[in-house]
Amino acid sequence: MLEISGLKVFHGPIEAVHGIDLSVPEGSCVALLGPNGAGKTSTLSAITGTARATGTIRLEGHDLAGLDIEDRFRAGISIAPEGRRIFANLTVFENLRMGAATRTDGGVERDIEEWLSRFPILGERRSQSAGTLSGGEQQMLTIARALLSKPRILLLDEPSLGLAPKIIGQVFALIEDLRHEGMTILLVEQNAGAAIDVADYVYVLANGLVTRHGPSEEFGDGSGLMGELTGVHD
Ligand SMILES: Nc1ncnc2c1ncn2[C@@H]1O[C@H](COP(=O)(O)OP(=O)(O)OP(=O)(O)O)[C@@H](O)[C@H]1O
Repeated sequence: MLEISGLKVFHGPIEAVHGIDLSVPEGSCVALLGPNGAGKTSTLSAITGTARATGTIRLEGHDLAGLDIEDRFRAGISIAPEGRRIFANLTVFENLRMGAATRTDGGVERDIEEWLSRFPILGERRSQSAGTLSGGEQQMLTIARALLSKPRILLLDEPSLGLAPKIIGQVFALIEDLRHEGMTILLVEQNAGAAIDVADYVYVLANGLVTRHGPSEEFGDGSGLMGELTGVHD
């Protein structure tokens, strides 16, 4: 589904990612792990078109070079960004509608209702401003909004960040469900154990380079990665 090769990502004069290869097969969940500052968010920004990058990114075989953020969104790339950037002053329903803004098919209302019944708490609060939701509810809303564009691939940036353990469990249960429903997912996470559990394949990024990659079974519960993920090696 997504094929990345020789990707370098730049923030002004700073090269944050130094030439990585990564692939996300259709219907799989790929986890991108690494310590703070490793270049995970930069990689997602290069895919969505919000950071300057060189190298090749292909979606379903089509090179994304020259496509802006909107073109890429229309092509099927959707992101649930870090920090749950909901529209706090819009209602839950309006937030979901924003996710479907580029759709022209007649199924938008039905899909929104489906999400509202999948998460009854969002259904109950459909007419309330999204800023009144808890962190976990906002995360569910962020993911549902990203999915309402009917993407080919869903990018998730740190979906468990700042959430209570019980809520983190619910977020990962949703990711697991989406994977079983056939969604293609690229998951950036600090919570290595949970990410490895849900992923088919894992990449570890450190200082802008892939230091390790392989099927998730090779990573066990993630405890072997402690040094690589904290940047401290014994
Ligand atoms: N907008 C920016 N301007 C300048 N430098 C940036 C910018 N965004 C990221 N960087 C730098 O690029 C490097 C990679 O950052 P990035 O946010 O991609 O890492 P990350 O792995 O996602 O870490 P985190 O978990 O902290 O978000 C870091 O050195 C960071 O300081």
